[in-house]
Order: sequence, then structure tokens, then C-alpha cells
Amino acid sequence: MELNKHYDVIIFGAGPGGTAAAYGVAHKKSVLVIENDLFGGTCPNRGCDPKKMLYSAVQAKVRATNLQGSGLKGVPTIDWPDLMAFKRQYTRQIPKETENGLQQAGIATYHGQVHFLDEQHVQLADKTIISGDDFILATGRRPRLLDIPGQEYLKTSTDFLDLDALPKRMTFVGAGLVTMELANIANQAGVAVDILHHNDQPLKEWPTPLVTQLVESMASAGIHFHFNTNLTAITKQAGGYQLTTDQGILSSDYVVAAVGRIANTEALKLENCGVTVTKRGIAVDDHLQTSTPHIYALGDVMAKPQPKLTPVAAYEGQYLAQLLTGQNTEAIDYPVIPQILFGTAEVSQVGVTYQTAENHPKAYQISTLDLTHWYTYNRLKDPLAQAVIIRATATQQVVGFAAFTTAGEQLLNLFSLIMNLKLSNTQIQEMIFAYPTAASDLTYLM
Ligand SMILES: Cc1cc2nc3c(=O)[nH]c(=O)nc-3n(C[C@H](O)[C@H](O)[C@H](O)COP(=O)(O)OP(=O)(O)OC[C@H]3O[C@@H](n4cnc5c(N)ncnc54)[C@H](O)[C@@H]3O)c2cc1C
Ligand SMILES: NC(=O)c1ccc[n+]([C@@H]2O[C@H](COP(=O)([O-])OP(=O)(O)OC[C@H]3O[C@@H](n4cnc5c(N)ncnc54)[C@H](O)[C@@H]3O)[C@@H](O)[C@H]2O)c1
Repeated sequence: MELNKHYDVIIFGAGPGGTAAAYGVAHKKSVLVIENDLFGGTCPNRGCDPKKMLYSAVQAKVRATNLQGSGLKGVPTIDWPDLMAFKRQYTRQIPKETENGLQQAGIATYHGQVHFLDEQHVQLADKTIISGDDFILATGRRPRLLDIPGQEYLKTSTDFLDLDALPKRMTFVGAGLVTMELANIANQAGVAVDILHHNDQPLKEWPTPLVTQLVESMASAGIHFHFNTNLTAITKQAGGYQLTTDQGILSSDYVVAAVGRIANTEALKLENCGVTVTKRGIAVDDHLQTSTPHIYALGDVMAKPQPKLTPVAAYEGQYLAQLLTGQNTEAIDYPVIPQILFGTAEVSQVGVTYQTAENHPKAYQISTLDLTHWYTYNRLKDPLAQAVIIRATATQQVVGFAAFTTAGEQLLNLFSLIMNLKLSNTQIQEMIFAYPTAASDLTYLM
């Protein structure tokens, strides 16, 4: 595709955020999307989607395990090469399909390294200079590696999600979202897993009782947690690696660093256009505008308090499209943001958090419900099903929900809907839900 010398909007990064913005402005403006790696970005190529394809088999295995002695005999085993082929069938087509989709919508695309020359001009790899009126920085994040001797031996979530054969022993560093999800997949696929975490409080932003249950269920499935343990060096040894920690020595065949992600900003040469980058990412105001007026940022690359998730990046892309096409001039206003961790069961939360409710006991009431004997969870023999309901004391309205169950994902979305639409308990009681489903429990949960 021949490129023009000027575009109304130039977008860096073809992930969920950048593409949502591109589709949103394309009906009114000329748009160029620049991608320096895989069109589609992290989520469909090396994030949420491939992870959940692997999780499908794990989820089926966990459900089968739970139903032993309740009508099912024999636990299936995970065939990793087969599962990986299934995943690749999906991921293989993502970059081409994403780029084709953009082009079919009349959006120009460029694959390569591009940087800013000044506030209005960017330079392509072949030194062509292109100007733009508005720019959107949607370049996402990449895994952070530990600055320790032997850093070169560290693998990342990207490597794990495209692993041809499983090693016997695997170590994850950092007990955050990536580790809790991928360690569970590895463990269920037959790998001996160790998790090293530098303190004893993993997943600090998630409800403490549910995190405790998650850790206990992972530990009873055979995962070995090492809390208050810092990895200080990795050395190669016959048949694997020696891990030196401040608590002793461990051996491993494969070491995954999952200690957070850093913003992709360096290649853009933002110093040439005056955009402020902090340690946490690109600084923006409440209109997602950077320190340079016609340059905006969205998604994971931004420094922001909202969780860095696909639907959040897409929401920000749609917001910026409306802003740049004059359909909205207001500051960005986020709905409640549901979060889910796909582990031994699904840990989910939305609305007022457990920690906030605990810290404001007059304003909120917390009810923790053991769901194991409720019909839905008893039918699945879900061994630990639990829900946390948070009500505003003044109105008795449900303002927060969290759960740890093997059937929780759609319940989480229903609670998001209830909170966004501010549906009252009475309005929910007046509805009919298909029975027996997790949703038909809503009337009892409210
Ligand atoms: C293992 C893993 C699992 C995840 N699971 C979930 C999940 O279950 N649910 C969920 O909601 N979120 C999940 N996430 C987070 C989700 O992937 C991100 O929040 C989402 O992809 C952010 O979208 P984005 O558009 O901001 O950035 P990205 O998707 O990262 O896209 C940014 C794009 O910019 C490109 N780029 C970088 N630098 C440049 C440059 N200089 N020039 C041009 N292009 C550039 C990158 O190559 C990339 O394609 C997961 C992430 C990981 C790593
Ligand atoms: N289901 C989901 O929605 C999902 C799943 C995976 C990833 N993600 C996204 O990807 C992001 C990155 O995930 P992540 O797990 O890499 O980061 P994270 O920030 O969730 O967790 C990293 C953990 O590593 C710990 N840590 C930091 N330095 C350490 C060290 N030196 N040694 C040991 N532990 C250390 C941190 O305290 C933290 O608990 C998430 O924040 C989220 O935005 C989302």
C-alpha cells in the first residue's frame, strides 16, 4: 500500500486500543496505523486469547477432577503439543487478519520502526517523512526482566505461550496475574512448578480471603510457593539452571520472569516531540492528552490507575475516536471495570474492592458466602466456591462483588451490568433468569 505524505490521525500500535481508535475515526478522517511487531498486539497474539485457549483444556481437566466419584471416572491428561497446535491455529492468522481488516476499512497500515522528528512529523525506516494532525500512542507494554546475573536465561509469558515442549521443572518469579494463570496451566499439564515471590502478599489488589484460597488450592495441586524470597542470580548447570536466592539454592529447567511490564516508549523518540514519560508510563490528563496537545495516549502504555486490560484499552480507543471526531468533549469517564484471574478456579472482582470496604466499615458491609452447597456449585462439585458481596450501608445497594468459583465469569459480567445500570435489588428480584444457571442465583446473592 502506497502511503500518503499526510494523515489526519497517526496511531502507533495495532493492539486492541490502537485498532479500536482507528476504526472509530476512520469514517471521518484519514488514518495511518503503524505497528513494529505483530498486528493485533499483545492480547490476541501473546496475552489473553492464547492464554485462555490453553486454559480451556486445563479448565476441562479441573472440572473432570472435581467430578471424580460423582459420575465421572478417570482424569484426562493434557497433550501439550496438541494443545499448542490448537492455540497456534488461532494465533497464526491474527496479524494478517488484523491488518487486512484495517485496510478493508480504508485505514492505511505500515509495518516497521517509526519515530518522531518533531510534534508534527514522523520518519519511517526508509527515511520517508510523514506529517499528522493528531497522534495516538498505543504501544502497550513488554515484560520486565530482573536485573540480576544470568538475566539472559530468563523467559517471559510470551515464550511460555509458544512453548513447543514442556520442561520437567519450571520456576515463576513474581506471584502476580501472569504467574498465577500460567503456573496453574503448567502444573495441570504435568510440570513441577515453583513460584518465588519477594514478599508474602501476592495479588495485593485482590480480596485477601479469595487470594488465600487461590494460593492454598494451587499449593494443594502441587505448586510450591516460596514467599519472602528474592532471586539473586541464575547460572547454567548440567541439565538446567541453578537459582540462587536469599533463602537458598533451587534448580529449574525453565525460569519465567513475571514481575510486571514496562511501557514501550523508547523507540518512539518522544523527546523529539515533548511528550512526558514517567516511570509508570506516558503521562496523560483526563482527556488522555499527553503533555503535547495533539498527541494522545491510551491503553497499557499510559501511566494510569485503571487496570491494564484489553476491554479498558478498547474503551479508551473508542473514547479518543469520539474526542477526535468532535462527538465528545468531556473528560473520560470509566464504567466499573470487572477483572478476572483464570486460575485453579476463577477469581473475579468488580466495583468497590474488598480492601476499600474493609477500610471503611461504616460505609460498607461485607458478606462472605460459602457457595459450595448451592445447587450450581454442588452440581459441579466446585470444592471452594465462595462469593463476597459488598453493600453500601446507607442504601443496601450491592456496590461490590468478588468470587472464587469454577463458574464465575458470567456472574461477574452480570454484576458489572447491575452496577453500571444501578439496578436495585427489587429490580433484580422482578426478573426471571434461566434456571438452573449461575445467573438464577442472582436473586439470592443480591
Ligand atoms: C500473558 C498475558 C495475559 C493477559 N490476559 C488478559 C486477560 O485475560 N484479560 C484482559 O483483559 N487482559 C489481559 N492481558 C492484558 C492485555 O493483553 C492488555 O491490557 C492489552 O493488550 C492492552 O492493549 P494495548 O492496545 O494498550 O496494547 P498492546 O496490546 O500491547 O498493543 C500494543 C502494540 O503496539 C506495538 N508497538 C510497540 N512499540 C511500538 C512502536 N514503537 N511502534 C509501533 N508499534 C509499537 C506492539 O507491538 C503491540 O502490537 C494479558 C496480558 C498478558 C501479557
Ligand atoms: N487475567 C488478566 O486480566 C490478566 C492476566 C495476566 C496479565 N494481565 C495484565 O498483565 C499485567 C502484568 O502481569 P504481571 O503478572 O507481569 O504483573 P503484576 O504486576 O500483576 O505482578 C507482578 C508481581 O511480581 C512481584 N514482583 C516484582 N518484583 C519482584 C521480584 N524482584 N521478585 C519477585 N516478585 C516480584 C510484584 O510484587 C507483583 O506481585 C497485569 O497487571 C495485567 O494488566 C492480566
